[in-house]
Amino acid sequence: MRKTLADWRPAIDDAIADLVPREIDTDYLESFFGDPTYEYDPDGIQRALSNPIWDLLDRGGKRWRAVLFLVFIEGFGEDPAEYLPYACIPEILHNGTIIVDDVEDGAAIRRGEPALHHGYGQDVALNAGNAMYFLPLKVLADDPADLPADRRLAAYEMLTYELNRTHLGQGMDICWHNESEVRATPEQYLEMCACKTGCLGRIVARLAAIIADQPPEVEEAVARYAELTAVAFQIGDDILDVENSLGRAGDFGKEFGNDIHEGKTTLLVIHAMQQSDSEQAKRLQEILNADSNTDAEVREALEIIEETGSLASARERALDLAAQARAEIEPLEFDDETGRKLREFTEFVIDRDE
Ligand SMILES: CC(C)=CCC/C(C)=C/CC/C(C)=C/COP(=O)(O)OP(=O)(O)O
Repeated sequence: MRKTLADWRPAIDDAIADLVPREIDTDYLESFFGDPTYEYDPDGIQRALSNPIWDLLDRGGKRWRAVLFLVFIEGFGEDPAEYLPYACIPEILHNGTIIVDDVEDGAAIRRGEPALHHGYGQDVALNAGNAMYFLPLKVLADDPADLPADRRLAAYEMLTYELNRTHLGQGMDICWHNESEVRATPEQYLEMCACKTGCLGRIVARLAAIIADQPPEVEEAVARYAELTAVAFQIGDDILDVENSLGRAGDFGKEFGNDIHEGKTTLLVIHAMQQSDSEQAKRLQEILNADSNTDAEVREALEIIEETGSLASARERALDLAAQARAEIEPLEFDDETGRKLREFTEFVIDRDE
């Protein structure tokens, strides 16, 4: 019997544990320094690097990027068990981006606990996040599945392109955040998300397609599926942030009114700005621009978002993107079970409560 999505979780966690050192011991240090002439304190480096990384990883996370990779691998006729280390690539990259993102956004809480920079300081958090961009490259360098050289090169080229595009999207998000007025259109928001969130989805799909030696048109179709689904996921994330703050969703692991406190330009905010009267728009902008807000002010902003129908409109947009994602994979020759899992996944990204 083929594994369900949840069945993969322990194997993925084991593969992550194999890749990311929990203990920085003398052997690990010597693998970088050769025969050190200087006495290093492994405990100090442990505190500065492994501890923050494992603090975040041990808090959980859904690991859907690794699971989706395995679904593709299986759908392409390969044995997922053989490619578990490669499933860690998008997952570890994702964990690195959320550490950095939390510093950039000044986030308070991540996965229900203080964001890493609060516990470890910005310097340590940033170094840990950056290390997580490079750790996964070790999988391609070690190449436990012994991939042909052209596929390894294609994987490096793909990662280089998609990670640069991720940072372009993040740059757009940061710029909008620093502006005193919400000026982005819904279409620009979707483009920004296609980069900042969609590219990690594309990495998941393209890596599986490259490993399984799929033709370029299949690689692009699954990449489009994953990008559209990831953008729908991002909109779902923005909706959950509001729903959670309105007390209607489960524990999302973030602070009350997180996106409002951070002054984020989300699809909901863009829609609310366009649909509200000038008084409401002015007030929403003031709250978004403020350095700090009381709970009552955050609630006021949430009410404007709600009254302007922005939650329903964003949900409709996410559903439409999910339908587009399904259309991308329809012509591909996946077996019934893979097709079903991929369709179900586009529903999960919108109808989730964490
Ligand atoms: C370059 C850079 C810093 C880019 C940052 C891009 C970024 C943080 C996008 C947000 C993606 C997102 C919705 C994360 C939550 O994922 P999730 O709900 O799957 O998280 P989980 O692993 O906790 O489940």
